[in-house]
Amino acid sequence: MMFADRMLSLCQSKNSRLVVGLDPHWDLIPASFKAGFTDGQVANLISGYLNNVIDVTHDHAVAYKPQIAFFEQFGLSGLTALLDVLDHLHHLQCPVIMDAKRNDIGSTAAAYARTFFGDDLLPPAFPSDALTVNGYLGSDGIKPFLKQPERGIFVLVKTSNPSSGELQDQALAAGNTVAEGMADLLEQWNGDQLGEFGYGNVGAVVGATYPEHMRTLRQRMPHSLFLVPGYGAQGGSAEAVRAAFDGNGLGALINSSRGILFPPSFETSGFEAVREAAVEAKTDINRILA
Ligand SMILES: O=c1ccn([C@@H]2O[C@H](COP(=O)(O)O)[C@@H](O)[C@H]2O)c(=O)[nH]1
Repeated sequence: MMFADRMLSLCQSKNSRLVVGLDPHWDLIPASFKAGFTDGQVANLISGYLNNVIDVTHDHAVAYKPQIAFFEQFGLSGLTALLDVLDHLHHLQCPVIMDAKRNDIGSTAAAYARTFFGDDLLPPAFPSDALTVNGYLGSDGIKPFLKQPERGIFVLVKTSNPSSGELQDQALAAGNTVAEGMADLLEQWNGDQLGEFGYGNVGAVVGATYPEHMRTLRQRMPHSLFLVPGYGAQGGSAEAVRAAFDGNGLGALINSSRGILFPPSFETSGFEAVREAAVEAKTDINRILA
C-alpha cells in the first residue's frame, strides 16, 4: 500500500491525527525513572523509557517520529536504543517517520535512502516508513527517496522555529516566497502519483507556529500530506493547524514530542500521565475536524 494511503487509512481507523515524537531529551527524562539504571545502561534507559511511552500511546497515535539527533548524541548507546525502539514499533505495526532531515547530491541521497528504506543492495540500517528531507538540492536529491511506493518523505517547506522566515519568507524573483517555491516543487514531485485519498508520497513539513502560512501552503500543495510540528511545547494550538486539513478532516499529521513524553504529573502518575497527555492531544486535535 502507498505510504500516504496507509497513513490516511490509519487516521480513519484510529480516529486520530496524532504523531508522537520520540525525542529523549536527557535533562527531561524524569529522575525517578533514571534512578533505576546505572551509568553504563544509557541504551536500556532510553529504549526502556520510550518503549513504555509507545506501549501506553499506540492506540491513540497514527505514527511515531523519532528525532535521530536525540539518539546520535549518545553515540553507539543511542543508536542501540534507537534500533531497540524501531524493533518495538515494528512489532506493534506502528509507522515510523524518521526525523533526520537528510539530503545531498543524488548518489549520496541514494545512500541516505538505503540507510532508512533499504534497497536491493542492503536492508535498511534504521527501518523507517518515512523520512524528513531537505529539498534544497532539488529533484536529483529527491528521486532516490521515491523508489518504493510504501515509503514516503516529508520535505521541509515552512519550519516551526522562530527564525524560519529569515530565508523561507524571502521573495524569489517570481514574487512568491522561498517556502512557496518549495511548495510548487512538491506538487511537481508528486505529479500524478497519487493514492486513493488523492495524496502522494511527497509530504510537507509545515510548522503549527505559522497558521497564516499553513492556509496558503495548503492551497498550493493540495496533494501533499502535511507533517506539522510545533503543536504543544512550541505554542502551536489545534486552532492553528485547522487549515492543514482537507474537507474530510484528513491530510495532516500533527506531531507532539515533549508535550507527551514528559508530562508534569509523571512523578505522581508515571506512564499513565503520558497516556493521558496523548489522549488529550488527540481529542484536542479531533475537536477542530468537524
Ligand atoms: O519545523 C520543524 C521541523 C521539525 N521539528 C521537530 O519536531 C519536534 C518537535 O518537538 P516538540 O517537543 O513537540 O516541540 C522536534 O523533534 C523537532 O526537531 C520541529 O520542531 N520543527
